[in-house]
Amino acid sequence: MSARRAVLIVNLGSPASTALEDVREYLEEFLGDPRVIDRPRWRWLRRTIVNRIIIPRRLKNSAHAYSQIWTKQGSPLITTSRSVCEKLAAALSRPANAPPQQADASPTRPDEAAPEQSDHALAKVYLGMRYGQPSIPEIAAQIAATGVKKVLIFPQYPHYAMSSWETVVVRVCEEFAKRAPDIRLDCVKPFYADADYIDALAAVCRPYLEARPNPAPHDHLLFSYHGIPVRHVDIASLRGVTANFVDHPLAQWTPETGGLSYVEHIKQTTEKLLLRLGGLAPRHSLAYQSRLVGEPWLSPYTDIELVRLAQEEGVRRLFVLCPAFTTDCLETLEEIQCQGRDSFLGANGDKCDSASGDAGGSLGGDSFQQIPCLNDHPAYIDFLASRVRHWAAS
Ligand SMILES: C=CC1=C(C)c2cc3[nH]c(cc4nc(cc5[nH]c(cc1n2)c(C)c5CCC(=O)O)C(CCC(=O)O)=C4C)c(C)c3C=C
Ligand SMILES: [Fe+2]
Repeated sequence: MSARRAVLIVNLGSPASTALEDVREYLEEFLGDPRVIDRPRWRWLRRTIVNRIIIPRRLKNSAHAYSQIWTKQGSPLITTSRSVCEKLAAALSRPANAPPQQADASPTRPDEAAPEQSDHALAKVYLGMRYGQPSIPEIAAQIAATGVKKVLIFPQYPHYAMSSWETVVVRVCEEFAKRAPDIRLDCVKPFYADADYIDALAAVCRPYLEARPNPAPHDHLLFSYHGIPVRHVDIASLRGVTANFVDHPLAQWTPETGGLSYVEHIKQTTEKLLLRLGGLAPRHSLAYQSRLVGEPWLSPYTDIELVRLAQEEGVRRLFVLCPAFTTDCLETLEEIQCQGRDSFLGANGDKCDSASGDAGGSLGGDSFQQIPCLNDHPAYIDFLASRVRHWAAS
């Protein structure tokens, strides 16, 4: 049964190492994607600007930022994604509703996600990255070689954006069209409002919010989403997406009714999660992180908001949640947990190595907690597995 189906988990990807040349190669592929940097319209001019101006200006800082979060196993985004795939594969080899076995808790293997998967699993699980390794062409070739008949593309982005969800799905569709046009491609829709996804987010948040010794009016929850250029909010298309969308009773989105607006998707995730958390959620607000210079991006900007919350709103204890990222990565571990924490606490300098979230900065807040992303939390694995089961049964 398993030989007929495969699930392709796709995320953004990371450089091969923190060496300048590897970071440059990664940024050239990433920022050379016309769905990420789409101006100017002429490819040669865009390439020149990206490779000769944008990348040289940010290369050292990017490499330094990666070196702050790099582990012995490599990029957190990649190692956590591998762990997600292993745990999903284990879940798919058990009958639905069976409890996880001890083996699920085993440490992540740094290499392959798929080779030791059970032949009796509902589907084999593969990991591909839009930029860097494991590349989509390489994984598509591996999948095609197994002779599967159906592939489920599962982009690890809850919200639609041309620069995230769309570029992943189009790239996978292009590659299969070239290598294995007979394979049926199905695709999971942006799952921003899916009740199981919201439940998983709530399950991750709850212990942090419940652990507050004495909830106070100056507690605050900041939703920090990855920004996009304002111009991109209205650029949305399914052109090049040849996969069929998988229907699921818990997901609201259809191309016709759900729209393709990043901002609308974000609004819904935020509202639904707050509803799910009920009285547990403190005062809250929303901001956008990780902007590039050159044009207006969605605002307010997280870096400015972190200082404003402490200095103007009197927030003392801050929780930051980043629901646009399913996996902790550079943007959550370095930008939020290191730089963001220092900004909020009013500390100066490179204090990223401090283990504690507390500081006594007079202008800043008192306590800062980044709530982790879904990562390989059991509730997220359950969500992924339930979507795969639903697809396999259809
Ligand atoms: C969550 C979805 C993402 C959207 C939408 C997105 C848009 C977007 N990003 C850039 C530029 C950069 N992003 C970088 C890192 C990065 N971005 C996302 C996700 C989204 N990006 C992730 C998960 C990561 C981390 C990757 C990792 O290895 O951990 C970077 C690289 C780092 C740096 O130099 O700051 C850049 C550059 C643009 C221009 C854009 C939309 C137009
Ligand atoms: Fe990004």
